[in-house]
Order: sequence, then C-alpha cells, then structure tokens
Amino acid sequence: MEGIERTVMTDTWLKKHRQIYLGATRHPFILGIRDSSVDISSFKRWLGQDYIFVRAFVPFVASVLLKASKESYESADIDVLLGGLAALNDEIAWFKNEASKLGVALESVVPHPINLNYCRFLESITSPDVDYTRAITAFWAIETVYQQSFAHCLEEGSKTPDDLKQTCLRWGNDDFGQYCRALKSIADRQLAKASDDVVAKAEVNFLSILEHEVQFWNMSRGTV
Ligand SMILES: Cc1ncc(CN)c(N)n1
Repeated sequence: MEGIERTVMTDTWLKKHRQIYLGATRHPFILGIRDSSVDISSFKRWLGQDYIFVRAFVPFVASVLLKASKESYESADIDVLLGGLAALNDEIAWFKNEASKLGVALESVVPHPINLNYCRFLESITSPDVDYTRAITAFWAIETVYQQSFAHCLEEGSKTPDDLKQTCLRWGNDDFGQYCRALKSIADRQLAKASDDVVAKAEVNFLSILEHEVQFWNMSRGTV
C-alpha cells in the first residue's frame, strides 16, 4: 500500500498520553538518579521492592510466551520472548548481588501495598482470558518504561553517580533498547489486526501500567 501511512497504535498512544508517559519515564526518582540527588535509602527501598515485583513478573512473562505459542503464527515472537525470560533470569541474579553489596536483606523485605497492587494487576493480565495482543502490549509497556527511564540517566548531560551507572545500564543499554523495539513491533502488528474492543482494552491497560509505574517510583522515593 505505497503512499498510505499506516497508524502505528503504540505511537498514537504515546502521543495521546504523552504527559502521563513522561510522568512515568521522567519521574523525580529517575531525575534524582540523573542529577545525583537521589538518597541511598530510596534506592535501597526501590531495590528491595523491585526484586519482589520482578519475581511476580516471571509468571506473567511465562504466560505471554504460552499465549505466543498458541495464538501467534510468528515463531520469531518466541525467540524475542525467550530472550526476555533470559534477561529476567539475569535481572534476578543482579538484584541478589546488588542487595548483598548494599546490605539489603531481600528475604525480609515486606511488600508495600503499592507493589502488591501492581503485582495483583500483573496477575489479572496473566489470566488465560486475556488474549496475546493485550498481554504482549502490556509486556512492551512495562519493559519500555524502565528502558526509557534508565536510558535517560545515561544521556549526555546526566550526572548519574558512578555506583548507580551499572543499574542504569541494566535497562538503559542498547541491547535492552533493541529488545523493547522488538516487543513494540510485535505489539503493533497484533494491534493492527485486533478488534476495536481488544485495542480499547489494551489502551486501558497501557494507562494502568503508566499509573502503576508512577506509583512505584513514588513508593521508592518514600512520598507515599
Ligand atoms: C516496576 C517495574 N517495572 C518494570 C520493570 C522492568 N522489568 C521492573 N523491573 N520493575
């Protein structure tokens, strides 16, 4: 269809919901890392709570993989998702290592109600009743908020302290950026052939994810 511009659904949403998207990816917690003003107690709080979140994220990602194997004819999707699971495996090892360096006892961290709320949301979209399109779109959004947030702390002009650079690189590195772009293109392909109802539900989830991410940063900062 030469000459006809196709709507890329995630780009439409990113434009339409730009303010809340920036609220999630340019949050004061992230800006505090970027300008070096973050306090270590907030960082440790984030670390302990995010470890709990990541453990809850694993069954969700496994459910996306299962849906891809049943609902998608694209075997390349499985490769991307397997890469995602491998990245999560590394992420969990990284959290344990970082926690031990900083003296955070992960086994005694009490999940904050905001975290529990986000984990409950994850559980709701893990359900077999949620189709592959909605699941992969949610997965793209969750990963992308971290990628965009931490990449911002590595951009030119940032004053991220050296000992936090490894954290930022975990999600802000180019490979993770490439992986998020792969998720985006799968999500957009699925959204392009989905019913209006599925697209509308995926958009509602996208907004919920942005709100949960903002709350998660607020919790980490200790402002809630
Ligand atoms: C809250 C949150 N959102 C996203 C990610 C990226 N996997 C994370 N680790 N934690």
